[in-house]
Amino acid sequence: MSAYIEIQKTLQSIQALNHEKMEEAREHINTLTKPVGSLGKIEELAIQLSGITNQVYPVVTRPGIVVFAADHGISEMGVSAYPKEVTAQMVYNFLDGGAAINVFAKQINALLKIVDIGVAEEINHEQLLHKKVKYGTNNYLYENAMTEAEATQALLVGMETAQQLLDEGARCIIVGEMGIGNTTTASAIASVITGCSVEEAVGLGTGISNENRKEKVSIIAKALEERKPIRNDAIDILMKVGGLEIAGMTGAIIKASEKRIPIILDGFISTTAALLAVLLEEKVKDYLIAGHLSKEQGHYHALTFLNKSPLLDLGLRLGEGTGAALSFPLLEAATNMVKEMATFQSAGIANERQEDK
Ligand SMILES: Cc1cc2ncn([C@H]3O[C@H](COP(=O)(O)O)[C@@H](O)[C@H]3O)c2cc1C
Ligand SMILES: O=C(O)c1cccnc1
Repeated sequence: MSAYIEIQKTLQSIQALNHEKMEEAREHINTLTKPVGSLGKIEELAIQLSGITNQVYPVVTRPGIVVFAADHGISEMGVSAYPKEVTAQMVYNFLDGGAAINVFAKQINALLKIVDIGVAEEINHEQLLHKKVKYGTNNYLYENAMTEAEATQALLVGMETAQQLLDEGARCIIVGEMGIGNTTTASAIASVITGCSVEEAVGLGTGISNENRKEKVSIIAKALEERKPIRNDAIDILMKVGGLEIAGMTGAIIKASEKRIPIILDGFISTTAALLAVLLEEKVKDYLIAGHLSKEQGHYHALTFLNKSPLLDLGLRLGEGTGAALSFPLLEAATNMVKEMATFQSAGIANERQEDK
């Protein structure tokens, strides 16, 4: 089957949330020993998880984390505080267990996969999933980032990797990334899809100066003028100003949605992958959970566009899936609440409000 047809088939299989199960979950939660609605977003989360999984008592363990790594041709314009070689060096660090995501993944007992979907150099390591589509994107200031075939291939790699995690027992998917220069690419994508200005989309990434940030804004604005990505066409955006790790995350998101598995978004970069996934199929939106709010300012615009409110706001600006991993215990809390709390009846507590008497 061609990559394009396989993607279309997956998109067409994505279903709406199960509203009956959500109603059942809501009714059950209202019988638990607490004032109605008092666990706020945790209650909403539990109800969403019921709608996603078709289960009144949803299961979200084990979590599966996938970190897609790729390079960006645009990084040669000096848009990052770090050199592009850091992408490959960090991949070795992930494989050796020394990165922030390794620490947080271990803490939540997650399955963790590191995928080379487009690093600019050869990386040899037994634990690495070798799925390189291309040795980094082209510099989209001068030419398209990739071909249409490469964009669809990267989506397919993402879908396959998510499926692999599900086959190994993951019941929740966290999408993460590594790619020097990818806040530039994410800003371009966010600006095209949400309609926010490039100025609003661009932040300091790994920590560039304010002066370099201005340069980053003008490089993106120029690139968008040159490439003219089509606002509602995800493949066109990926091909013209996209990134391979972003396409990988988009693929993983659509596969998890098809399989009724909740997806926790991380920061700005993963949320732009979600913007693309939602362009491909609007129903994907219902399967998404915003793990946290990144300090990268475009993230706010991307989340607002998706109408998602983040679980955490910790001032993170790292990526890799770290913020999503940190928020995972809140999903577990929501599912444990439904499963383990006593009801008014079972605990013999009066379920009558004074006011209503
Ligand atoms: C050591 C190191 C580890 C990282 N882990 C994630 N990122 C994050 O920073 C990069 C994006 O920022 P920019 O667009 O400014 O290059 C991505 O690789 C992202 O995952 C890292 C960056 C560095 C330097
Ligand atoms: O929010 C993110 O995903 C992010 C922010 C800065 C650098 N890398 C990633």
